[in-house]
Amino acid sequence: MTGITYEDFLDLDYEPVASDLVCTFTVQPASDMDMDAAASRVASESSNGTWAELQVDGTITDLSATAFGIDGNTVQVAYPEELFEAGNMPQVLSCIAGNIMGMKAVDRIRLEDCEWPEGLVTSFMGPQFGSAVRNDIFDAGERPITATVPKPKVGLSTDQHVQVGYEAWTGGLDLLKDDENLTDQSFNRFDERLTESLAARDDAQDETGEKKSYLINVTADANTMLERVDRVAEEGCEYVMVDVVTCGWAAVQAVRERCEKHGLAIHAHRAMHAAFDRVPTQGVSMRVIAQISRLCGADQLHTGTADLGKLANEDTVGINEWLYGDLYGTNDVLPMASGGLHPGLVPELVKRVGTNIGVQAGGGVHGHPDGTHAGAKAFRQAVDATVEGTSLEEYAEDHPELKVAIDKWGTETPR
Ligand SMILES: O=C(O)[C@H](O)COP(=O)(O)O
Ligand SMILES: [Mg+2]
Repeated sequence: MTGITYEDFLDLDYEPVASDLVCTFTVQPASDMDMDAAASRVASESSNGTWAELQVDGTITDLSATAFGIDGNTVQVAYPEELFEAGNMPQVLSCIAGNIMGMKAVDRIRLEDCEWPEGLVTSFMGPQFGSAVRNDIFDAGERPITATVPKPKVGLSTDQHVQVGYEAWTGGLDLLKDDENLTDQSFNRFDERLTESLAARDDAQDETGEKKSYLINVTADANTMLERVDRVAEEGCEYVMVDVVTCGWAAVQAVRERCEKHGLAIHAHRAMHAAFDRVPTQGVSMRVIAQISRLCGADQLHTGTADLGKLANEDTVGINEWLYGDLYGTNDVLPMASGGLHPGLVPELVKRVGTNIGVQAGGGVHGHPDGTHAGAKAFRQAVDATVEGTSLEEYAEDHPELKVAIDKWGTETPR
């Protein structure tokens, strides 16, 4: 018999090997515990230990994690790759963000960052297109792609919703996007919205000579989502939209697999992420949620507005850089800036995060004093002016829709 205690999960001299998944946590130990004791319990509970000393008969595969780097409240833990099932994100998260999030040995714990090993990364499908959608689908050149979200977010009838889309597309925007809580409700059925929106999309394409598309929200139980993905493909759309946090990573993986068959891109809305990442000392950071999204195959992901918009944001710039970065040949992800944007914020947004993004506005389009069509024109004008390096004030001199928008909102950050 060999006894295994939590102390066996701490080795401050350990040097991770290339196949380890290395996680960085911020840990506040319980008041009666020192950091070494708390860190070793984190490594134990998240791999193959528990609170009691285990009596193990015979040899077992060593799947133990090792807490190896402790610096103030920062703790690094290395996990052997054999601990993980290839291509199974729920299983990975049940280790590295599972029981440890609620264990009494820590007052607070937050998973801040992961260094993903090649074997685990390539066991996931990853994005099918990534930021290439900007030119593969839209021919957008150097400019960000643009999207709008009809408001009110729910309650518009199908006809009203489609009309808003048509006005936005013909006003110059690339994408109509459903809001996160619009799926298939009695006032606006999924099937009708899909077919009628795509008919309006075709009209808008003919009128403008520009490619247009639609981010229709397929979020539901996994089986229903797959049926909806099939319907979207049959109707000739390029994308589906998924609320990736609320529907769960297993469902996202199933959608990603089905989208491979159809050549559909995935737009990931992150509604509910803040339940995990808003409290800075607890949970799972948005950076890690973005990493998970990339592994599971999101092509576009909301990553915030670098603090310019209405929602609290965690390090949009750093997260976007990670999404573009090299990851064993995996496609990158197009960051989508959304949440309280309006034309006056576009130049500063692009200054902070660059042009390889999507920009979305709901209120900042439909709240334009002259309505959605004018609001869409103003938003596109702001993007075009910014990319050509002209100030909004100068561009507004011969673009009246933009002038009205900046007279109304200036550069204010909405609340
Ligand atoms: O889903 C979104 O991204 C938001 O609904 C955007 O809406 P807003 O621009 O009105 O904040
Ligand atoms: Mg929304």
